[in-house]
Amino acid sequence: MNQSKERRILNFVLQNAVRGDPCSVMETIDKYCSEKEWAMNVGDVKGVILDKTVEEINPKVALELGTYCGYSAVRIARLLKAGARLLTVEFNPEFAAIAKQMIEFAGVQDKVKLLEGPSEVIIPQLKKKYEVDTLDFVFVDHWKDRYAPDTILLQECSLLRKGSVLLADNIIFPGAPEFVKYIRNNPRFQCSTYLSHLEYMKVQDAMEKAVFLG
Ligand SMILES: O=C(NCc1cccc(CNc2ccc3[nH]ncc3c2)c1)c1cc(-c2ccc(F)cc2)cc(O)c1O
Ligand SMILES: [Mg+2]
Repeated sequence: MNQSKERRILNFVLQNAVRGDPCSVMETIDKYCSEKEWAMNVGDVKGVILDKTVEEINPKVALELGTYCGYSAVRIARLLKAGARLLTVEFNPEFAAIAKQMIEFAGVQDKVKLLEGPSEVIIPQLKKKYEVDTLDFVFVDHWKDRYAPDTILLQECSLLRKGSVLLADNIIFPGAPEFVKYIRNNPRFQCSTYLSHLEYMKVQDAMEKAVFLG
């Protein structure tokens, strides 16, 4: 049975990156995906916007929707302070298995909890099952038609507090028009758009930062 692209990315990391070194894992994934096979990691260009947002917030509890191969989970977790944690949600079992190994190889497994299942099932479980009070930061990077409903669900589950920050990937390409319409017209969110480029391509993309006003 021939390997998946995600398995090839993981193998390239296992053979070429430095175990326990998150930066080495990120650089190795970026090298593979820019030189050999494109993949939908947030990447090194938009990754800097992600880094700056995480450093500015210094979250104690962060949520990621859409783990994929674990690139952004490693990217976020490497910046978390002692005692802080990232919960990352992945619906695709093959992706989750790859991401688990990627996160462990990078040495950030103590900061990351990978939750397998769809966001609409996991989000309502966060308070009771995963002992979350409120979320300081949410990186939104899963199915683009889930961005708006899951932002509503996070509010319905009282998981956002005054100052909680959402950062959404792919606002231009592939785009998340319902989310943009919802969030920019919502008085309970203060929005800003960060123009950038699609991972590993010269195509324009953007990230939307939305601060919940309570
Ligand atoms: O679509 C995208 N990503 C989402 C995605 C996509 C597929 C599978 C999953 C499975 N994971 C999953 C699903 C549902 C879920 N519910 N809760 C958790 C959860 C997790 C997730 C995407 C596409 C492009 C892109 C594609 C093509 C192109 F030409 C240019 C650009 C670039 C990106 O940066 C992207 O992020
Ligand atoms: Mg994305």
